[in-house]
Amino acid sequence: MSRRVERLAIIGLGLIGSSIARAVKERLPDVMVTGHDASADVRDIAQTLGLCDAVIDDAAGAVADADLVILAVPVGGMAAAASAMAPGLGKDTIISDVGSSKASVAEALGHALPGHIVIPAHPVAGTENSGPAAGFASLFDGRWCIVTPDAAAPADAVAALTEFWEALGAKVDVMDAAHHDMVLAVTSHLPHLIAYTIVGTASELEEVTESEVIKYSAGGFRDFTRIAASDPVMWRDVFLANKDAVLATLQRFNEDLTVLQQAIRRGDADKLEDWFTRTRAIRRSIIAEGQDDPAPDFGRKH
Ligand SMILES: NC(=O)C1=CN([C@@H]2O[C@H](COP(=O)(O)OP(=O)(O)OC[C@H]3O[C@@H](n4cnc5c(N)ncnc54)[C@H](O)[C@@H]3O)[C@@H](O)[C@H]2O)C=CC1
Ligand SMILES: O=C(O)C(=O)Cc1ccc(O)cc1
Repeated sequence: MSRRVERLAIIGLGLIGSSIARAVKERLPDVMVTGHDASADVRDIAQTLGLCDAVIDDAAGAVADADLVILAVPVGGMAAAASAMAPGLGKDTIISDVGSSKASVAEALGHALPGHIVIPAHPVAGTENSGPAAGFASLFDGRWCIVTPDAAAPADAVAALTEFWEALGAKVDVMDAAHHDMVLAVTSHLPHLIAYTIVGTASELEEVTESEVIKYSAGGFRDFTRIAASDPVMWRDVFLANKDAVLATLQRFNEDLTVLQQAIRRGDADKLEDWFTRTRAIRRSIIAEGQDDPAPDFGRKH
């Protein structure tokens, strides 16, 4: 008999947890949702917003009777969150997460929850905002959710998790955790690191005052400031958790930056033009495939 998710528990009711709760309410209204957050303030806000059918003070109580539990806490907090809820878990419950890095989270959950069904996942959708008020039901619409089951994961549980994310509007891809971490280091983690760097650098440059940074940031720099406003705790954890892949990607990035630096110093116009022509083609092929919103406006209209 195939599995169906009838009772969902969400641990961590910030941007992603609250977006899942909102999307379930809209698209899977028959699913009973319980929620828990370590912060009493967040639990109060979740209660006031009516995000879940029940907001429970203790993690173990929140997961009792759940078919699916989703951990939506910073990746460095996954092990603690898993241990806290462990006494309430049934043996048949599917435990998943939404963490931005996967291999270290899978290992931490495996240790904290021996003998349980753990299927890590990552909805590649979000904004620079955090907290329960920042979430919205359409966040996962048309976005990828990457599921990273290990060999022991029961096929019917992977199918149930896939169906769940598809019901929330996501497209699901399955890959192994190490591959996920390499891909996301390039497409998400390094871009965030670059944004954090450039915004810090710009504000420290003596010739450019902070007011000028704000005044003249209508162009590309403005996009960097949006990314650099992302949650400090969440991103601290991502870089520590995906250390190896991020460092490997950063090495390549530094080498390429040196190539461009050299081309500028030597006045190598062809090198610069060739490079920029290639990157423009990449952007245009992404748009042509319909994989991106040409003018992302996350967080401003919600
Ligand atoms: N922000 C984004 O755009 C995206 C984030 N993610 C991942 O989703 C996860 C959650 O991120 P956000 O929702 O953005 O963060 P958030 O900061 O909005 O929410 C996290 C919540 O977890 C709670 N929490 C922390 N430790 C806990 C524990 N041990 N037990 C229970 N609750 C705990 C916090 O009180 C907070 O309310 C992270 O692992 C992040 O890497 C994934 C995709 C996108
Ligand atoms: O706001 C943005 O541009 C993002 O890139 C959001 C985001 C942040 C972390 C993820 O793991 C996935 C998506």
